[in-house]
Amino acid sequence: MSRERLAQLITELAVVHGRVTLSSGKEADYYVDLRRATLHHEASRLIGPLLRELTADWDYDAVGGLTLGADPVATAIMHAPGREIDAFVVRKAAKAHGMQRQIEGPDIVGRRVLIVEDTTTTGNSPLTAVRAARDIGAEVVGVATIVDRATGADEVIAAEGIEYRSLFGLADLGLG
Ligand SMILES: O=P(O)(O)OC[C@H]1O[C@H](OP(=O)(O)OP(=O)(O)O)[C@H](O)[C@@H]1O
Ligand SMILES: O=C(O)c1cc(=O)[nH]c(=O)[nH]1
Repeated sequence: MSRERLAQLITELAVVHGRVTLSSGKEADYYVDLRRATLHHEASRLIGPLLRELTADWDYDAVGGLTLGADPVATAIMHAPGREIDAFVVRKAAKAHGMQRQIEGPDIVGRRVLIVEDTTTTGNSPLTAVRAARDIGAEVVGVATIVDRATGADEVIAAEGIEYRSLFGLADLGLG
């Protein structure tokens, strides 16, 4: 039931029809503006438990991804009922001052982590986060996204030797 409700909320709040330019520079006929759902009071409360359920057989104790899309997804998982899970944020580039970190939050060195995303198209954003996490010595157990656009992210992530799961495909949102 909550999965159906989240699909309904995403369809109503976040699916935008019309010509758009994607992060990759390619053009598309629709955009899934997931921030309109991940920052929505009811949708956020569904996202955390559903992503915990989707990844229940993966052993991790920290979750994060490339800012900005991944941030509310990671905190939704952190705050959902269940075991203790920390969140972290992967900056697009390391900060030039202060601690000069690219990954913010509790230290993930030597820990098993889950990389998340809101929408996945090419898979470049989660891969950037995977590489940053590995570079500082975290073990990435998998990548999970809310909406997969069915444009090859699964293969790109598999080529990196990482498992990839999504909560929804295009058909779930009336886009297939
Ligand atoms: O699978 P990909 O081809 O990487 O595309 C999807 C990415 O595009 C969006 O972020 P965007 O790049 O617009 O940046 P933002 O998170 O800073 O808004 C979205 O949140 C994903 O991160
Ligand atoms: O590829 C993207 O940039 C992209 C597609 C989409 O549907 N939603 C989004 O936030 N980004």
